[in-house]
Amino acid sequence: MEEAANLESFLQWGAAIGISDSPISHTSSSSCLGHSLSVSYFPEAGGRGLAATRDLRKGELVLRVPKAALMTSDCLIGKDHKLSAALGKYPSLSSTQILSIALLNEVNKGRSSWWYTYLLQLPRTYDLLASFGQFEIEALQIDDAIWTAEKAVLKGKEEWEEATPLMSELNLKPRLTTFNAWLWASATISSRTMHIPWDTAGCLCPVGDYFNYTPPEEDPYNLNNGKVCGAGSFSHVTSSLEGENEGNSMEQLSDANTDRLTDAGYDETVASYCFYAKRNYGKGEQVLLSYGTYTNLELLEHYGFILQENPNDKAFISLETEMYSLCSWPKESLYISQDGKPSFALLSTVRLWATPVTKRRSVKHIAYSGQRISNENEIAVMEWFAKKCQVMLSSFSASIDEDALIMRIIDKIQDYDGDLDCSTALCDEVRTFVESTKLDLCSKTRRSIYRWKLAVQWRHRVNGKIHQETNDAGNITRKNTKKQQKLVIQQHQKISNNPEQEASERLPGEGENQQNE
Ligand SMILES: C[S@@+](CC[C@H](N)C(=O)[O-])C[C@H]1O[C@@H](n2cnc3c(N)ncnc32)[C@H](O)[C@@H]1O
Repeated sequence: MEEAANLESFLQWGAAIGISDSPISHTSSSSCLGHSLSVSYFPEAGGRGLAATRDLRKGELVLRVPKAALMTSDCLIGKDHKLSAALGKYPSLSSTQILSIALLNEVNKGRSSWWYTYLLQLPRTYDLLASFGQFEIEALQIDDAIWTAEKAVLKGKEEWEEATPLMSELNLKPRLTTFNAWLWASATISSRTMHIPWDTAGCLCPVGDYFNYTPPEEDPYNLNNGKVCGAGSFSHVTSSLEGENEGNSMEQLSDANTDRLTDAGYDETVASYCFYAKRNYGKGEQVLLSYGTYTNLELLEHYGFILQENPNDKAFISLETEMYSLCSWPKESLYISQDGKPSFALLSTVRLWATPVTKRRSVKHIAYSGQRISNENEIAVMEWFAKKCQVMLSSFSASIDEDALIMRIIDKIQDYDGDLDCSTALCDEVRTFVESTKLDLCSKTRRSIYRWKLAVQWRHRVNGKIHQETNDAGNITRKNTKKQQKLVIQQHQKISNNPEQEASERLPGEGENQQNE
């Protein structure tokens, strides 16, 4: 009830300050939404989000938020003399630290803050990696991910310690100066700010920050047609719309513009943040925004969620030292992708490595053009993949089936009503968790269970990709005759080696496809 009343006041507040989902001036003063969008709940796709209230056409302007409604460091500092004076003594704080402090300072004002109605709409908790406890971090199981999470926690701590003297000087309420409060503020900024050209910390954009995420449809680095596609506007992406739409009136902007490069951005000409429909939407459908291209680990780090189907997800593969010397690509380009196929860079590096040393120079151009070098070479490559993936799979403490079981048990714990029947299948991990929390499902424990589930879901998906490549590669190496192997290689190549798709990973100037049978 209270939540609904808060939302109603918020949408009214939005209308009063000029936020509108209508291209022509809004007549209703009771809500800034209703013409194109409404707030709705999507349990399987981000929770609270924005639904289309009518059929929307691709390119249509669906929301604009005037500059005065954007919460930026500038505007918060400009209206607060004490904050502005105190900040001058701490020149080494970063732009995101400053916005975090300014946000906590605003929360400290309570009802007297101009932003009070908006602040009430912000989530109470987040699940970004920086807020993961030790148990949840270890549940990620893969070294790189554990390292990323530990680094995020450490960074949070360091930034909080640096900010603490200023927060004390501002006399913030003690509960707003804790590490937890800091994590809340920095998670708000990481997961909700939008890119603006004048502050690298970005801005908080009321109502605009209700759009949930969908991955960009096209590879943002595929510059074939001269466009950068799918670059989102949330702060982790640094695309700028400066200068775009110059000279356009709001009416012109509202015309369906199917050639738009991004689905949101700050438009100087109308001094507003503008959001456009990235595709056609039917009435009732959730309208989504592409914040950028992210792997699941990056989504977890910066936004606190993962996608079950993420076309940009990757399982990174580490190589033996000798192989790195043959590889001209950065480590980030060596991975198994969402569909279980090796990346262009990984496959061509392994092909080159599997070539006798004396012949490498002469076949380098073939490997770098994305073609197989020979059937024998391809079999050696697949053997390497099968072995490598087996080693990786055996290094995980839980198998794919065990992960699936753990996720089912976690679901049961989440629905726990005092009668949990899982004695037969409790593996060590579940037992450790149940014993350490005594199944006292207070909100803190529920949060921890939720984060644990995120970690298991994450590693389960990585596990799945490696498993698939093990099967694909194993399939080839298990075939007995050369003829059978050749057939399976050809099938494998049809799907795994699409040079056009991965053209961006090629070395500049490398030759066109050639084959050496
Ligand atoms: C900019 S906010 C979007 C609105 C948010 N759902 C809310 O209630 O305020 C970004 C956050 O929404 C959630 N989110 C966005 N897209 C999601 C998706 N596709 N799946 C799951 N959670 C998502 C994540 O918690 C993320 O940090």
